[in-house]
Amino acid sequence: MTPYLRQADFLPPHDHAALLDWTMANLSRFSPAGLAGNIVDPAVRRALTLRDLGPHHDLLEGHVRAAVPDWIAALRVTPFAISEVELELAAHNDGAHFLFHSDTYTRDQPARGDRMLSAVYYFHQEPQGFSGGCLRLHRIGASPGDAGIDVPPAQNSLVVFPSWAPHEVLRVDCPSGDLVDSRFAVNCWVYRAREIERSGTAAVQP
Ligand SMILES: O=C(O)CCC(=O)C(=O)O
Ligand SMILES: [Fe+2]
Repeated sequence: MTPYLRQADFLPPHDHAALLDWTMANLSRFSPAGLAGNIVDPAVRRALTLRDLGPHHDLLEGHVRAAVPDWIAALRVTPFAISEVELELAAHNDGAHFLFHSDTYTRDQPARGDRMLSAVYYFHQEPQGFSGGCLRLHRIGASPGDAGIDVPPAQNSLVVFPSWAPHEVLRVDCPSGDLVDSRFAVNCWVYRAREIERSGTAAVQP
């Protein structure tokens, strides 16, 4: 099975509450989530995203960077130097889902590096206005429809797994249809520089 980690109570209560408040105040800025190449296909991925976390960006990035060495050790991922951390805020409302996929780019896709670790931080309003929306993690080499491990999007929790592991977001039911009742998450992708960039840099060094 794919190795993964779960961390309960990831953010201190004050930071969790502040992120939730900021998200609620910025709901009108969310737009339909894209796939690679920014194609929007709700049959594959139905969610709203926002590529801005305001003052919470640096705080979350700091938490992630500090935790990466432990994650690498616990997940037995080949050690790498972080080149970048990419963050995205996502809201899954009624009927939202993300079909079977992995988060890595193929070698021929233009990318600023390779995604190595995917971490997803979950939060939502209380009382919880949605059900479903588990993250289903699959083993490497699995096919759509195979059994996996279902991780519930628990309040203030984080899940981490290697970015190449297949996974999906199971359908969310949100009877009110109100955006405030969504399943909220921050997607965090930890990058390492691409080999080609590293050797390119080496070549111009004396
Ligand atoms: O929200 C989740 O649990 C995972 C989202 C995801 O897989 C993605 O955005 O690539
Ligand atoms: Fe994903």
